[in-house]
Amino acid sequence: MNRNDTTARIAHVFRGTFVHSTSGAAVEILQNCVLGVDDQGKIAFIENDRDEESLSKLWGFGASDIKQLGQHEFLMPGMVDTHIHASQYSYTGTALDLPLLEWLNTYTFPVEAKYKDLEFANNVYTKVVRRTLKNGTTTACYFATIHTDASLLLGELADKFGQRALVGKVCMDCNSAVPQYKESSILEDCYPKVKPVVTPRFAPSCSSSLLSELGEIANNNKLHIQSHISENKGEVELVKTLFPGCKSYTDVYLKHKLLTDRTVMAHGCHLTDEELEIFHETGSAISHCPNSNISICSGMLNVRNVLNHKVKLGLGTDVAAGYSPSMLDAMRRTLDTSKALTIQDPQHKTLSFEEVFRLATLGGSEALSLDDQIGNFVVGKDFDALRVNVCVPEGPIDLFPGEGDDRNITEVYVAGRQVVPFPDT
Ligand SMILES: Nc1nc2[nH]cnc2c(=O)[nH]1
Ligand SMILES: [Zn+2]
Repeated sequence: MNRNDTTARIAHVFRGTFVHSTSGAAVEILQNCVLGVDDQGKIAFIENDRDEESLSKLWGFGASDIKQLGQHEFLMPGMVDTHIHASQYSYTGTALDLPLLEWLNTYTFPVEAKYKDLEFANNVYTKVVRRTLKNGTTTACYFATIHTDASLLLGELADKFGQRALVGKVCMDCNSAVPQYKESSILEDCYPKVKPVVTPRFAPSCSSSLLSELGEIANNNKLHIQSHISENKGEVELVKTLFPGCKSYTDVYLKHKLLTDRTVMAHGCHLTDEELEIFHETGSAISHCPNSNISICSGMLNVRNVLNHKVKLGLGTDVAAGYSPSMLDAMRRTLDTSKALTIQDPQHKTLSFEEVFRLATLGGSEALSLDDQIGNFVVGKDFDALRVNVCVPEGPIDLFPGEGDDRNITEVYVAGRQVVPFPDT
C-alpha cells in the first residue's frame, strides 16, 4: 500500500462487497473491502477493511466519508455496450420481421435519413444516452448516422450526461435503395467530440476507395474503427460478388487496412476459423450481439470458438435490430444462444454466467482497447461502477438469486462522477 501522488485527494470511499472480473477469474467477489476513488475519478486503493485505519491516515478521509454498502448491495464495474445504433433507438422493439438487407432498406435507412433534422436527433439521442446509463452502460460504442452535426450532438450529449462513449459518424457512399441516404466525402466528417471511431457502415455500402480512405485516416490518427461483418449469409454472398478479388469478408477489411488492435466488428456469426485467425493476428475484436442475431434471424455466433481463437470479444445490444437497450438483456441472450448451440451439439461447452459477466465488463473494455482505463476494479483505472441493490424496495425480484433489472442499479458512476440518479430527478 503506498501513495505516490500526494496531490490526489479522495473523492469517494466505499466499504462492502465488490464483484468484478480479472484475467484469471471470471468473477471475483471481494468482501469486507474498502475502495477509494481520487478526485481525478481513478481508483486509488482497494484493500481489506482491516487496513482501513492506516488507509484513512494515508489518504486523509474520516469515518463519516465512507459510504457503507448494505447487506444486499455490491459494487460492480460499469457495463460496456460495444455496439449500439443510437440513431435506431426511436423504433426499438418494432420492425423485426425482415432479414438484414431488406430490414436496412425498408426500415433503417429511411429513419436514419431523418437525422438531418437536429431537433429529431436531439430528442432521440438524449433518450438513448439517459436510458442506457440508467441500465448501467457506462461506456457505449455508438453508430450515429451520416450527418456530421447530429453525430457531434450525440458526442455532446454523452459528455453532458457523463457517459463514456465512442461516437461514429456513419460513412457510406453506396446506397441504391435510399439514394438520398449516402455521401461522397468523409474526410473532415470523422471527428466527433467525445472520442471518434471511424465507421464504415459495412462492406456492401462502401466503395473500395472509401474503405481505403477510412483505413488511411484511422491508421494515421490511431483512431478506433467499427463496422459490421458476416452477420447473415445473404450479406456474406453479396460481399463475395462485390469484392471478387478478396478471399473472404475478413480479407476485404484486411486489404483496406481496417483490421487493427483498435477495431471492433459487430456480429461475425458466419466467420470461418481462418478468418478468426486473422482477427487474432491483427488484434481486432468482435462485438457479439445475440438479441439482434436472433431477432432478425441472422445466425448464432459460437462465442466459445471465438474465445478459443483468442480473439477479443465484448457484448453489444445492437439497437434496433436488437430490441433491448439493456446490457443485462445482452448477457441473458448470450447465455440463451450458447445453450441453443449446446442443444444442437452436446459437445459444445456452454458459457457460464460468470464468463458472460466478464464479457459484459472486462471483455467489452478489451474489445474497445480501453482495458488500460476501465473494465474492473484495479488501482489506477477509472472508477466506472454500478451500485447494485438486490433488495431494492418495489424491486422486481424476491431474495433468491433471480432476474434483476435496472431497478436494482441504484447508482451509476463514470470516472468517479455519479451520473445516476440523474441530477434533475
Ligand atoms: N444489425 C445491423 N447490421 C447492419 N449492417 C449494416 N448496417 C447495419 C445496421 O444498421 N444494423
Ligand atoms: Zn449494428
